[in-house]
Amino acid sequence: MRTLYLIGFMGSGKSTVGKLLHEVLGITHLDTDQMVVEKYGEIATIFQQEGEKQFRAYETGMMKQTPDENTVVSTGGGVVEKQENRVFMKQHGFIVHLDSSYETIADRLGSDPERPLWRKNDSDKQQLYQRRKKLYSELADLKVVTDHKSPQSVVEEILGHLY
Ligand SMILES: Nc1ncnc2c1ncn2[C@@H]1O[C@H](COP(=O)(O)OP(=O)(O)O)[C@@H](O)[C@H]1O
Ligand SMILES: O=C(O)C1=C[C@@H](OP(=O)(O)O)[C@@H](O)[C@H](O)C1
Ligand SMILES: [Mg+2]
Repeated sequence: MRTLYLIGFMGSGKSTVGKLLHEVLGITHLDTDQMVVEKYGEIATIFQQEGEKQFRAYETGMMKQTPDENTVVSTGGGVVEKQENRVFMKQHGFIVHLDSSYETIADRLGSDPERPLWRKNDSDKQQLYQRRKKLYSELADLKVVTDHKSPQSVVEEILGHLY
């Protein structure tokens, strides 16, 4: 099976759904954020001490280590910012966009201190959301709306499209 890349804004459920797909399908689960943390340390600290640009370089390095078969990859919400990452995912796997409304995301994340870009003011976050939504839509092979759905039902919907 081709690798599944889960893309979408922060809080859309990429990490949660990736883990569940691993449990259901028995395929390897990789989370590029976790890979970065294991190799380079906490994301908030990287943003603070080395800057977002360096985080993006680490993220791309991890992305390029993902195999193109039998794996589900939970990406970080900003992975679509670099064309290099978009091209890599398109060439190496099947891309699923977990689409959540801004309101759903705000409900899920609240005032999460772990995500540096979620600490910005509301107007900046809404702008980021609108700009990226276009990138996710253009790139995805499949879009699944996650509002008012449990992670389990999102998984079932993805599987329904694959099999
Ligand atoms: N479908 C869902 N319904 C309700 N809460 C969800 C859903 N998917 C994820 N969550 C919750 O939202 C938060 C962010 O989920 P996460 O998987 O970390 O998102 P991402 O990796 O896309 O940033 C977590 O607290 C998670 O439990
Ligand atoms: O949207 C972003 O730019 C980011 C999203 C985060 O991942 P999640 O989408 O899993 O929250 C993480 O990669 C980092 O905080 C930057
Ligand atoms: Mg995540």
